[in-house]
Amino acid sequence: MNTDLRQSLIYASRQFHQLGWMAGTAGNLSAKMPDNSFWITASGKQKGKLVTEDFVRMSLTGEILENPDPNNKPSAETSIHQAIYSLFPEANACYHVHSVEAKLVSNFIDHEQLPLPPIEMLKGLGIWQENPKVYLPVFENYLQVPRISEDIIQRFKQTSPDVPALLIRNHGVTVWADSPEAAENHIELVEYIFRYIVAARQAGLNIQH
Ligand SMILES: CSC[C@@H](O)[C@@H](O)C(=O)COP(=O)(O)O
Ligand SMILES: [Zn+2]
Repeated sequence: MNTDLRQSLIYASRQFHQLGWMAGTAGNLSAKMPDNSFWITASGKQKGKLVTEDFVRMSLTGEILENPDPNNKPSAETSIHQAIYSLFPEANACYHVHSVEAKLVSNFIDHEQLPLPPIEMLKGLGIWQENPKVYLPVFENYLQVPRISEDIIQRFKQTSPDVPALLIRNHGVTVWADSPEAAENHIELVEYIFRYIVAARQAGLNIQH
């Protein structure tokens, strides 16, 4: 069971690396198990070449429960995954990638949120409305990652996000879902939407709500 989850993360990471969304060591992926512990990528690993030993198993409160390589440290952004799992108990996977488009669109914001175009792809993120007005929350990027996590907790406790995703400004996107496969799907959908936003701007199309 545990190995299976790590295999899903290795597979997704290789795909994202090939697409340029996890260049070098960028990004981190995690998957939660029924006992509420989660496997997360160890910090600083090349995301195109992960192996089973490149993961650390953590508790939801941040303790290391299992570490196949004593040199491994959990991802520097583990506290963001913890925040997501504690806010959304139905989340079983949390994926974070760094595409060029995610960084670009994180600057096209209005009151700390990115308006998403009302395109069909939103259905894959759970939005089934005609001409929906959907926003993606954008958080400031701090060197101290727990500061970002704290902002996420505070904001989402007050306002639930429209879709299971968030942006960190000039940094990347994070999504969550009830399975690793669904999280992979969410990453592909949000990245498509980001490419669409960038292309629409280049074409001079106004897609603001
Ligand atoms: C290319 S370094 C990017 C890191 O600072 C960070 O943002 C990241 O996504 C990967 O950090 P990691 O500690 O390997 O999980
Ligand atoms: Zn990152």
